[in-house]
Amino acid sequence: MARFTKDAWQANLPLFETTRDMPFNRELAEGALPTEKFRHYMIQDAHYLEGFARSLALVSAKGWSADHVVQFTKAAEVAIIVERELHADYFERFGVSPQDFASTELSPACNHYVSYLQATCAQAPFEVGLAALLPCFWIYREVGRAIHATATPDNPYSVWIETYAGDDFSEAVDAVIATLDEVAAKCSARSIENMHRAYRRSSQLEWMFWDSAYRQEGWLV
Ligand SMILES: Cc1ncc(C[n+]2csc(CCO)c2C)c(N)n1
Repeated sequence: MARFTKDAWQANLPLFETTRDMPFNRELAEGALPTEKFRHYMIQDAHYLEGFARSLALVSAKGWSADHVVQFTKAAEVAIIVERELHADYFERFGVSPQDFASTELSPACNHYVSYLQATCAQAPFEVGLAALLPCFWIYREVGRAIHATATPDNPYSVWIETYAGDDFSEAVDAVIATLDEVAAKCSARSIENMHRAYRRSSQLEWMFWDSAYRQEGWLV
């Protein structure tokens, strides 16, 4: 039954491994990531989470059942709650003022990712929107677990690391995987192809998001 997600994971395994082993994630685990890179990442992630929540809300309205509507409206709410916690706790800890956040625009990679998710969730069928959203959950959990397994004990980013290796997040990831497989079992071959394309694109954008933070990317012009 779990065909779609298994196939998608296998097809994108080398990309996942490359993402897991990026300097940003390695240095985060070692506690050696420069603070400015983490600040860049956090600000962009706060922007990202709002766009991600909007994408979940768009997908929820397309749900095939009332359970789907509940699952994705709740996930949208959780993404906003996480975004607010990020502001309250981590922004203070790492010296990001409300003005810093308000005056920092979305980076090219963040803008691309959020625009891609929102456009796909608004315009494509339910199953393709879901496939675009899955890497945000799944890759994050697996990268989080890998970082958690290798993290140094007195790591300055430990609270952050705990969130993504935590059980609550993992349950949400499993629930999205289960829904996607339930839906995929009823999809046409053409839809499955579009779902794979969406899953791949979001996986590439996950890589780009971390790469962008590591380079502290801004707009060239
Ligand atoms: C670029 C980027 N990709 C994925 C996530 C993972 N994620 C998305 S929403 C959420 C909170 C629970 O819904 C989490 C952990 C992220 N934070 N940033």
